[in-house]
Amino acid sequence: MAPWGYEKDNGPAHWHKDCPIANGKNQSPIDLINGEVKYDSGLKPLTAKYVPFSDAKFLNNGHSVQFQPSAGNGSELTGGPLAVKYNFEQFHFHWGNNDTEGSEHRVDGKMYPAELHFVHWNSTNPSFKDAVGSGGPNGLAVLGFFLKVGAENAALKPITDLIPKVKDAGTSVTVPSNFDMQAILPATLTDYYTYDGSLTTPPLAECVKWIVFKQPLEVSAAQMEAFRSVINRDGKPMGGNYRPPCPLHDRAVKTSFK
Ligand SMILES: CCN[C@H]1CN(CCOCC)S(=O)(=O)c2sc(S(N)(=O)=O)cc21
Ligand SMILES: [Zn+2]
Repeated sequence: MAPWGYEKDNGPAHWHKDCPIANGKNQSPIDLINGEVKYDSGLKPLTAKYVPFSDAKFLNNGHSVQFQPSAGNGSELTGGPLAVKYNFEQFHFHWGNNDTEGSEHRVDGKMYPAELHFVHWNSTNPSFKDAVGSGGPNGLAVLGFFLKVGAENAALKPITDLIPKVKDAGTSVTVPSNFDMQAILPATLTDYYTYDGSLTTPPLAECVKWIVFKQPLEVSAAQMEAFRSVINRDGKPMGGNYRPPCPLHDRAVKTSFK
């Protein structure tokens, strides 16, 4: 099979050939249907403590654009549905070629123009790779934020301003050390959906505690256009790098809000 992607000849409908778990019962993303979720008063806010990175890269890996520190620096996530501390690994984006599509999760069938994923791994594992392979839904915790078009996002501007430098697949730049990742997050991480799922790209491992925030973040039209200028390994616009929703099967989606 050609390396996986999002085109007709290598997109999500083909992924099961290399990753049979694609047809598993705990796959992501899903459509978050408000009439079918269940409020859980035990779901408290999350706490993300992100400390500045001295040596982080922003890169185009052919499937997304991704902020990736070279090594852990003590940035961590706790609280909410999480029983232990998770270490920050990377963040990346999924987006569409127009404002009517682009997010991976949907809310009552609605797609947002983009979705931002903050990936964290369970610190009881010796490494990130072990966490991915640890089996069960507690290996990774991924925070999902919908992006909608509105005011310019000042916290994301240092990142979206770097996009022209990573237009081509396989390119990367160093992120200025004064980049404040914490500023991207809302002040309180309260209203979210959470469910047990998977990576939304190969290897599609069912190792993810998904935490998707109800309140979208805003980015400007210019910031959305920056994403749409990114090119994939085939030299085509990367927009459309989202997997369609997967069956829920017998999973429950819980909410921290009524
Ligand atoms: C393009 C490959 N994307 C993967 C890469 N990683 C997994 C593979 O790791 C190998 C040890 S990952 O855990 O960083 C990760 S998280 C998500 S998502 N969209 O579900 O938040 C996809 C991916
Ligand atoms: Zn993702």
